[in-house]
Amino acid sequence: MSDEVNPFESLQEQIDDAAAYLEYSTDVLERLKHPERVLETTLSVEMDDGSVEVFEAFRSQFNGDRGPYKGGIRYHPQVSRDEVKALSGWMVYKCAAVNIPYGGGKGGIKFDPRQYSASEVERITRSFAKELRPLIGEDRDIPAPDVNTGQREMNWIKDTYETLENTTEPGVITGKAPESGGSAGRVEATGRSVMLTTREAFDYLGKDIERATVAVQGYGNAGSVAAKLIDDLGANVVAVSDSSGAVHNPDGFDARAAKDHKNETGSLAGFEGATEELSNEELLTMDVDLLIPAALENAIDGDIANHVQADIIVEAANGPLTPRADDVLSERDVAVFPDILANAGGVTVSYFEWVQNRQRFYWEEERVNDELERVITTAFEDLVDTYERTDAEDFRTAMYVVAIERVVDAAEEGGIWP
Ligand SMILES: NC(=O)C1=CN([C@@H]2O[C@H](COP(=O)(O)OP(=O)(O)OC[C@H]3O[C@@H](n4cnc5c(N)ncnc54)[C@H](OP(=O)(O)O)[C@@H]3O)[C@@H](O)[C@H]2O)C=CC1
Ligand SMILES: O=C(O)CCC(=O)C(=O)O
Repeated sequence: MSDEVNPFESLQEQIDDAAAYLEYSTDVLERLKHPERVLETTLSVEMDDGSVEVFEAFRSQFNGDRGPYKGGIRYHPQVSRDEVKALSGWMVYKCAAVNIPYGGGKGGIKFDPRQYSASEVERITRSFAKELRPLIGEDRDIPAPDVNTGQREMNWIKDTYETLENTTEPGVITGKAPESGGSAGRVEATGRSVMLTTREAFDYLGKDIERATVAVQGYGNAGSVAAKLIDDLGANVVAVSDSSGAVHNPDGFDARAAKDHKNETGSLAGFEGATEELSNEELLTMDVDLLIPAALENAIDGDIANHVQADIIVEAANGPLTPRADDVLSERDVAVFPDILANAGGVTVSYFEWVQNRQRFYWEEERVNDELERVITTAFEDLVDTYERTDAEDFRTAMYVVAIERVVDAAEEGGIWP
C-alpha cells in the first residue's frame, strides 16, 4: 500500500459520504458499516520438503440481507483481517449497485503463491476449503477468484467441498473452469464491465473514446482484459504496468501483444512494443485521457492524486483510491467511475454461472455477454439518474446512494431489521 490508509476505514468513510444524501438515522448507517462475522484461522500445511508451514487465512461475511454472501478469495502477502473486511463490504454495495441478489463476502490467505510449488498451493487451498466448509454453500456463501487465484483454485475448493459433503454442488463456488461447471465469459467478465463502464462514461461526458489515450496499472485478469477490450473500442493504450514497473510508447501498442509478452516472460519488462520503461508512479501521473487502476487498494493517495493528469479514472481494482485522493480528484474535476460499478462484471457473470449451475443448463458466451451488457448499462443509468437527482459530489457517492438504498430496503421490507 502506498500509505497508511486502512481500507476498512475507507469503506466506512465512503458510506458516511453517501449518508449526506440519504435520510437514514445514524443507527441505520451504523448497521451498514460492520461485517456480520469474520472467520480468522490458521492453515498448517506440509511443504514438499516435509516441513510444516503455517498460514493466516480469513473469510469475512459482511451482509447477507439481499442474498447469500458472495465474493472472491485472494492470495497475497498483504492480506489482513481489515483488508478482507473492506473487500467484503465493497462486495455488498457492488452487488446492490448492479442489482444482483447477493450479499457480500471476501476471503484471503496471507502468502505469495509464486514462492510455492503447484502441489503446495493445492494443499494450502484444500486446507482452506476444509476451514470454509461449514460457512459456504450455494445458498450460504459462494466464493470466487480474486488476486492470484483463478479456475485452478476454484476447482480445488469445489472438489474438496463436494468430497466432504458427499454431494455435487457446483454452485458452491464460481469462476470454475468450464469443464467443472464454469460459465463462458467469466474470465473476461471483469475487464468487460470496465470496458462497458468506460464506453458509457465517455458517452455521458461527451468525449470521444476513439481519440483517447489510456494507461492501465496492473496487468492481470482485470487490467489486461480491460486494456484489450478498450483497445477494441478504438482507444490508444500507451502504457501498462505490473509489479515490476511500467512500459510506455507514446504512439500506443497492441494490448494483446503486451499480455502475450507477460505470459511468456512473467513480466512486462522488456516488452518490444514499448519505447521506454517507467515507474508505477510515473504511469499513474502520465498525461493520458483515461487512467485505469487495476492492481490493489490505495494505489492513488492524496499526493499522487494532485499529480494525476487523466480526465477520467475508471476503477478496475477494488479500492484503488484513498478517500483523500477522492477529495483531491473531485476538487480537480477528474471524473472517477467507481469500482462497485466498473468491476462488477466479475460478480455478475459469477451470478450467471451460479444460475446455470443450479439449472444444469449452460449458456453460449454471446448470451452471457449480452446479459452482462444489460446489467452494466442499467446500473450506469441508475448511477447518472441519482447523480443528477441528488447533485452528489462525485459518481462514487451517487453509486453508494443507489446501493445503500437497496440494502436498507431489503433489510426493512424483508423484516430483517426490527
Ligand atoms: N478477478 C476478478 O474477477 C476481479 C478482480 N477485481 C479486482 O481487480 C484487481 C486486480 O485483480 P486481478 O486482475 O484479478 O488480479 P491478478 O492477480 O490477475 O492481477 C493483479 C495485477 O496487479 C499487478 N500489481 C500488483 N501490485 C502492483 C503494483 N504495485 N503496481 C502495478 N501493478 C501491480 C500484478 O503484477 P504481477 O503480475 O507482476 O504480480 C498483476 O499484474 C483487484 O483489486 C481485484 O480485487 C475486481 C473484481 C473481480
Ligand atoms: O465473482 C465473484 O463472485 C466476486 C468477484 C470479486 O471478488 C470482486 O468483485 O471483487
